[in-house]
Amino acid sequence: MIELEGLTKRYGEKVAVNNLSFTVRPGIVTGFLGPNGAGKSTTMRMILGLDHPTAGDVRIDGKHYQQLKDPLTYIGALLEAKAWHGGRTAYNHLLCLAQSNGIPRGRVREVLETVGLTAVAKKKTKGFSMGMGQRLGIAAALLGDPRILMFDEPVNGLDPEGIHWIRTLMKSLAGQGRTVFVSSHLMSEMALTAEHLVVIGQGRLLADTSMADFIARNSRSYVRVRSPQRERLLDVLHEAGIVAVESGDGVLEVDGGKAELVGELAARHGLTLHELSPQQASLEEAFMQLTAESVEYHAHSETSPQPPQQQQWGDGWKRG
Ligand SMILES: Nc1ncnc2c1ncn2[C@@H]1O[C@H](COP(=O)(O)OP(=O)(O)OP(=O)(O)O)[C@@H](O)[C@H]1O
Repeated sequence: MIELEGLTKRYGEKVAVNNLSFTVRPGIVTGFLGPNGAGKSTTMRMILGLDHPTAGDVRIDGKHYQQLKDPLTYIGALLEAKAWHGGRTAYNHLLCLAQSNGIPRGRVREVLETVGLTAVAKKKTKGFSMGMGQRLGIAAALLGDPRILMFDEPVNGLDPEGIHWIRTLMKSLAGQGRTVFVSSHLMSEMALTAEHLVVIGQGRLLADTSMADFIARNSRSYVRVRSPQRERLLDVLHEAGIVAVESGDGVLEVDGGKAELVGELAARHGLTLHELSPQQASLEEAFMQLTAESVEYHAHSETSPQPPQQQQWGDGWKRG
């Protein structure tokens, strides 16, 4: 378990992380989302004791990182690709880590096997591709068989097979009861991997909720309806107190999950339907919706008119 309490980091005037409090729980994959510059990496660095908080506290299974004996056996992390000595072989790189952390040397071969690098174990890492580098970083994170794993952008540089592999790996680590905390810019990937989400923006907590709840709360769900008797259907829906809006090409949109109701009303009035499809918003749409809401909040909370901040957010997100 990772617990953050009022965690804050300032760099001069810049507040990179602003009073963050949340708990990352075991047994599930928790996604960590936010646009570029939101403070994700800074937060992860503070969890690992690499940056000192300006205020607040972060604990790993109840202890500060510095209090952990052989920390790699408590928490394994992938922060940056290629953060190792390129002149060493993959095997020696992991062996050095194992020896300095009280980890049996037999684990080195095990993790090389797990990440699929056995064939290149004796090759110097400076010749590794980005994907191989990511796999080696993941091997290092797994080396101490820790209960907590933290990955910053783990699918960077991986090909589709590699992305599928890491998704399966993260889910199985969580399935073993471990705490898995992972940041990613790939929303579609996060939607397939994470059960729980922590979303931050400009250093502040925007959401700490289940994936399903996040999408439901931050997006519009509606039913798409097409009928050759559109005008008659509109009247029937209106009489039943159901609001439908026309969205072009003869499509009607009915807010909420009312597909059954619309279908039953149409049948009762002998109306033909060519389409009746509930629309489920994607994580990306939900994220954009949350962004828009936080922009509105800023606009109302300021005394003077503000320039549109949505652009800043959107741009930051796309740059990822
Ligand atoms: N050492 C530093 N000195 C000054 N400012 C910093 C430093 N490290 C980070 N920042 C600033 O703190 C903010 C948060 O940065 P951080 O890298 O944590 O964001 P992020 O969410 O990880 O972004 P990305 O998705 O681009 O990796 C940014 O505005 C960044 O410029």
